[in-house]
Amino acid sequence: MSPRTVAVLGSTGSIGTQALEVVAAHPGRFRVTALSAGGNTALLAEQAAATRAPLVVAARGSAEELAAAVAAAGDPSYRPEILVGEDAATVAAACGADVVLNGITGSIGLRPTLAALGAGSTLALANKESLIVGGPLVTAAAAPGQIVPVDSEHSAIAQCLRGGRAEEVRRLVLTASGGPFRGRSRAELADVTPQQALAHPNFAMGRVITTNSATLVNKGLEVIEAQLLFGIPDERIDVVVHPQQQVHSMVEFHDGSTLAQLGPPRMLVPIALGLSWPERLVEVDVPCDWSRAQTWEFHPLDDEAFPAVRLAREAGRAGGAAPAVYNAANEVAVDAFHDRLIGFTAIVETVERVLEAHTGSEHDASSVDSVLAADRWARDRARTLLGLPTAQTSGGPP
Ligand SMILES: NC(=O)C1=CN([C@@H]2O[C@H](COP(=O)(O)OP(=O)(O)OC[C@H]3O[C@@H](n4cnc5c(N)ncnc54)[C@H](OP(=O)(O)O)[C@@H]3O)[C@@H](O)[C@H]2O)C=CC1
Ligand SMILES: CC(=O)[C@@H](O)[C@H](O)COP(=O)(O)O
Ligand SMILES: [Mn+2]
Repeated sequence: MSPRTVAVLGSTGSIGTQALEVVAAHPGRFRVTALSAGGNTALLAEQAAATRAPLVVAARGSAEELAAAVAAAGDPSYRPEILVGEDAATVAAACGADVVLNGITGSIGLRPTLAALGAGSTLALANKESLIVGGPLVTAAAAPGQIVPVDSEHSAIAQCLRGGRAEEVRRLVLTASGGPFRGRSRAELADVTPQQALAHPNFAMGRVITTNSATLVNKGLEVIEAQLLFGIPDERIDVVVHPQQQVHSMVEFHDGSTLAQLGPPRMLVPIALGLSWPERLVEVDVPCDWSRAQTWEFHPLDDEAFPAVRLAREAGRAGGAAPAVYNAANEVAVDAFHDRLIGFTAIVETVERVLEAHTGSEHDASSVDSVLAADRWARDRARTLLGLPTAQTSGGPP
């Protein structure tokens, strides 16, 4: 069997580095044809030298600096094509690889997602934001089965549905860790610090998604993601808090049966399935350990302390550009929280206020340009609400 060619976008991040671990652990199965990073030139150069990817791109820095780092890390016979700039990830996504893994964070991943689909590649999708922002534009661009979810909950659902029929499904049940502040009241969330918010109980992930897990915005985004991936309306998608995160999600069928997908809380299996779907690779991770006693808990979500899922459902029902507005306002508020400009509960309050202001605005979701205009509008609106400079007041792009 010839190796699958793979482009890894966000190669220097949590998802990207684990994807390269999977590739390295399965020699002969994959050939890396493109690597794309943000600004971590040193790690990108090391990855390039190790994989000998023919195309190596970064969003920030300079092509000369990246070329020098690659030359220093690799042997003289390795001379990849190098590209630096904000559109470089989109170029890498369009390289025609068999599989494009999108592990970029944020709505900046939308154009790369569309480029991968346009090139006919299988899209292993970790960058949930691009699906939420692009919505029906992304699903319409995808052939059946062209998107393979990498997000653990959606991978779990895809695994439960493999070979099944969508019309048999009654409900989807997404599990949530509840984050580091599970069990706290709204008042008890007022003074939590960025450092505390980054202490996820089970997963080591990038800053944005870890903060989103703490606010439950991640679960809100995942409810919309599930609607788009599986065509199930949000009234038929439940969220249950499961602190151990051994059950990654479940599908309930019309006959009353429920299938769940289990495994330790790690991303190697969903990433490996993203790269090799529909085949399973061998010994990607260890299974659950049934030799020791353990207790798994399931709790209802506390919507009062954590209103982010309710708000996401409202944005999903409003449709159009509302999910893009939800996501963009959140991205701005998360940065402001980490810059210690706002408190923790102000993150979701900001999202709510920007969504209220969006009601009736002219932004729709009829094209990529219009959802990206809504994204920019929401960022400006959030910055104005938070008293921060906007693209207009600072004279530059957002
Ligand atoms: N981590 C996880 O376990 C999970 C992650 N996800 C999703 O996967 C995505 C990635 O998450 P995660 O790996 O944790 O995030 P990280 O912050 O760890 O990594 C983000 C990656 O994006 C790159 N990047 C940043 N800015 C740009 C840009 N302008 N253009 C191109 N690339 C850029 C970064 O490059 P650099 O570092 O070089 O600046 C880095 O490689 C997110 O959408 C997240 O929600 C979903 C489920 C689980
Ligand atoms: C691993 C993964 O898929 C993350 O999205 C994870 O689910 C975060 O967990 P919570 O958002 O439930 O804390
Ligand atoms: Mn997830």
